[in-house]
Amino acid sequence: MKFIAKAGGQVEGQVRVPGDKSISHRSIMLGAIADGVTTVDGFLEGEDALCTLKAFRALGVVIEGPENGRVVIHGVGRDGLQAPSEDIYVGNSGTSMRLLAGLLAGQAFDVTMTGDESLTKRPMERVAAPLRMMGAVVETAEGGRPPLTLRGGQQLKGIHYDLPMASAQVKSCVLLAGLYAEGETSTTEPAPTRDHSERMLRGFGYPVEVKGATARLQGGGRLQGVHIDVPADISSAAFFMVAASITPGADLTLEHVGVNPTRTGVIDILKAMGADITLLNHREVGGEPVADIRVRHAALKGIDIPEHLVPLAIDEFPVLFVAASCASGQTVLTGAEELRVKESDRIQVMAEGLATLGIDAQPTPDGIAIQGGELGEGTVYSHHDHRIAMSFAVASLRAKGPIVIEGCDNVATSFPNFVELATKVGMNLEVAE
Ligand SMILES: O=C(O)C1=C[C@@H](OP(=O)(O)O)[C@@H](O)[C@H](O)C1
Ligand SMILES: C=C(OP(=O)(O)O)C(=O)O
Repeated sequence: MKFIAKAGGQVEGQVRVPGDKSISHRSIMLGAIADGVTTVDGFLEGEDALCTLKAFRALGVVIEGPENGRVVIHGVGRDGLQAPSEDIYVGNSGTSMRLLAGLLAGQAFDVTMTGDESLTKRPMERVAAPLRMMGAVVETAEGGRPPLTLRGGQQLKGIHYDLPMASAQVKSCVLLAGLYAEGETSTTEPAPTRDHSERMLRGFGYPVEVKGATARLQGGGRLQGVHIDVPADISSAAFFMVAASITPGADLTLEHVGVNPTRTGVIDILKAMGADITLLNHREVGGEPVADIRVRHAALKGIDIPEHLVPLAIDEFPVLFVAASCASGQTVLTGAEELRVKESDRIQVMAEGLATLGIDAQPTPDGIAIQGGELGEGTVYSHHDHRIAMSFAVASLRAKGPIVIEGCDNVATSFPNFVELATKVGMNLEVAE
């Protein structure tokens, strides 16, 4: 599937983007192993979160929905998961494979997880290593890649794990394994990463102590089913924040967006570039802060992105590179080598696409230097990475001519109604085979 994005367009009105992907995954995982029923509203009906949902059905959990964002999970309790009858396929979703690895490492049965072509190239040793330290038996394919097999019947032991990289997936994997381990499990992260697992565990009545960079829990406890309201995903909202920032005359409000401080790096970076962003109606919904975000066009300037913001905006860099292309002067990103192991190598793929459009974008091992300029026209390839596809669609707002974006099928993994909402606010997007 490709997008044909015509040059120009408007960005105005009020929209609510779909539910947060990270929170949607976790709501299914914790709801499944809780006692009693968990109801979820605002669930992301995107392919990644649906892979997690299907995985738990395969593990014997009765899950109703999703229907208009509502999911009802009939929790089976901490020891109620059953052996799946076949391998569990988690598609394009790194979060599913890495968090499930933790949750399944201490079960009584064997399980193998597989993924699509992109996921099969991504590193899994980062979760296999700490799980083995806990006593799990984990097998991966050559180079620590998927498929990933967990051998059941191991008694896990709690560990302390110093994360070698700032990764919420690795942190969450270890903590979820810790639920099934003897004694205490703790993680220390080199920089703050999203803390949805810690917050949601507490929401399910499971004590998690967080002191500075260290999160700690005791194994053997139980979770109690709850109601979860999933806010709109700031990572999806980010496409529209950049769209409004770079489009003359734009004035857009994004409703009910999750603004957990471990996710708002994109707002800080855009504001440092001169963006006009206002957070309105701050409130707390189910243990997560939420706000409406109003964005108006502003002249952006290039900046050196502070490294401490990198994990707090990790999924937003492709579209931030588009903002940098429309800014005056140079934007430099460093400390972001993790971008090379996402659904695509997001540094290389964005650098190539921006170069096709006439932008001076120089990749470095851990980042990129982008000189603001005039976006031209052309055909770019998203490498089947949802965030790359949507980023180039946003770039068309300031391009001289049409941008054809190839390989857009995976947009539905995180943002199934992107084209519909983009069209609603005034962008000119067509879908073609
Ligand atoms: O924990 C999560 O839900 C996620 C963590 C991040 O991955 P890393 O932990 O690999 O940085 C992020 O890129 C991903 O989209 C979702
Ligand atoms: C990196 C991402 O997701 P995952 O790791 O779950 O595939 C993403 O959505 O940008």
